[in-house]
Amino acid sequence: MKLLVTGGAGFIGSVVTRMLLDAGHEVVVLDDLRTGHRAALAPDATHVEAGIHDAARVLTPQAGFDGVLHFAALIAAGESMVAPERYWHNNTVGTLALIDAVRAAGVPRLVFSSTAAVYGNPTELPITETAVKAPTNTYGATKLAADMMLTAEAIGHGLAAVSLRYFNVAGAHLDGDVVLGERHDPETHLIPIALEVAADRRDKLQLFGDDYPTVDGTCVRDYIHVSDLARAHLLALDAATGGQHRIYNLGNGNGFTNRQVVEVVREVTGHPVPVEVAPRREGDPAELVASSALARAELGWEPRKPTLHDMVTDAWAFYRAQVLDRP
Ligand SMILES: NC(=O)c1ccc[n+]([C@@H]2O[C@H](COP(=O)([O-])OP(=O)(O)OC[C@H]3O[C@@H](n4cnc5c(N)ncnc54)[C@H](O)[C@@H]3O)[C@@H](O)[C@H]2O)c1
Ligand SMILES: O=c1ccn([C@@H]2O[C@H](COP(=O)(O)OP(=O)(O)O[C@H]3O[C@H](CO)[C@@H](O)[C@H](O)[C@H]3O)[C@@H](O)[C@H]2O)c(=O)[nH]1
Repeated sequence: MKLLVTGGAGFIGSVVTRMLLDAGHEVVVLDDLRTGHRAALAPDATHVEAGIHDAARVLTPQAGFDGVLHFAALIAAGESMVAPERYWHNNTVGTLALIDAVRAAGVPRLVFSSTAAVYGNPTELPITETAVKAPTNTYGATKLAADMMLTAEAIGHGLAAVSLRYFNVAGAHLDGDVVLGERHDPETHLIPIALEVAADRRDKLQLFGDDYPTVDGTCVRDYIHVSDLARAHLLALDAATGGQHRIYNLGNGNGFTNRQVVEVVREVTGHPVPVEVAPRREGDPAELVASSALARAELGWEPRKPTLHDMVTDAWAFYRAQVLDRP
């Protein structure tokens, strides 16, 4: 297939691009590099350095695209509470522009990066796709709006749409010479920050809140390895069906508190990770744990690296290769 990957210079999009190319697809990456990295671009993909709001420039009827995988977004839940307008413009308005371009060009299928953040504080655990959607942060709201647009597009115009609701993506993709991991500037995610502390590049980790209703008072998240997540996108492309919007949660069904995550980082790295308790971060749900039963049953998806230990080991290998082993 000829595929457009938005956000293909980012953490997850760059891994999926590699897998699509390996599977024999032709890939064009649309990424304006606002948070992505030129070095993460796959050499065998064509890169168009532009924003999703201008997707119609690339997605012309003549270009003959068979599908779009839409990763491009702003992704930091905490930031979305202090600069919400950036999230609405990029994640919701940007996705609408992309869907308009998809429709005008007659592209039949689209796979979208949705998120566990659409659920907010869950009323059931583990969370299934039909659980109540009540996002506690603007980021989750912008993604829920995009999901709703896709449902409407499938009904109204026959799009074959799939939303994959990822829980917390971690690890790094290690495949021969290819090492692709998480690199944000400034970094906001728990595991990469804990690794920076373990590597002595930061003096301590701030734990945002220890008074949540969880076993140790810190938030609980369900982590999924980026390589496992990436494989689900190829399965989703195959499963996409005209006129339907399919939605799948992707996680491992295991919750870890933030303190437990820090402990695994200590074990894997063999370095201390000093922590300091700080106030809660606005918008954080207390606990997010996935049921991925539907993805397993309908997509045939199976994680190969389900343990947090493996994810942190791979993330540490990436961090060392990127930062510590560089002159
Ligand atoms: N990382 C996670 O834990 C996680 C969990 C759930 C969902 N997601 C979703 O997965 C997707 C990818 O996340 P990631 O972790 O790879 O993030 P990332 O920041 O590494 O990658 C996002 C990419 O999109 C590009 N981009 C952003 N806005 C753009 C625009 N308007 N036009 C063109 N390119 C643009 C950036 O330059 C970057 O390369 C996002 O949609 C995110 O919401 C991520
Ligand atoms: O320095 C830090 C950074 C984070 N946290 C906490 O660690 C947990 C995880 O936070 P983070 O790593 O920022 O991830 P989330 O906010 O859970 O969001 C991630 O996971 C979501 C899916 O669950 C995705 O949609 C988002 O894009 C992705 O950023 C939260 O309780 C944070 O408050 C800290 O205590 N200290």
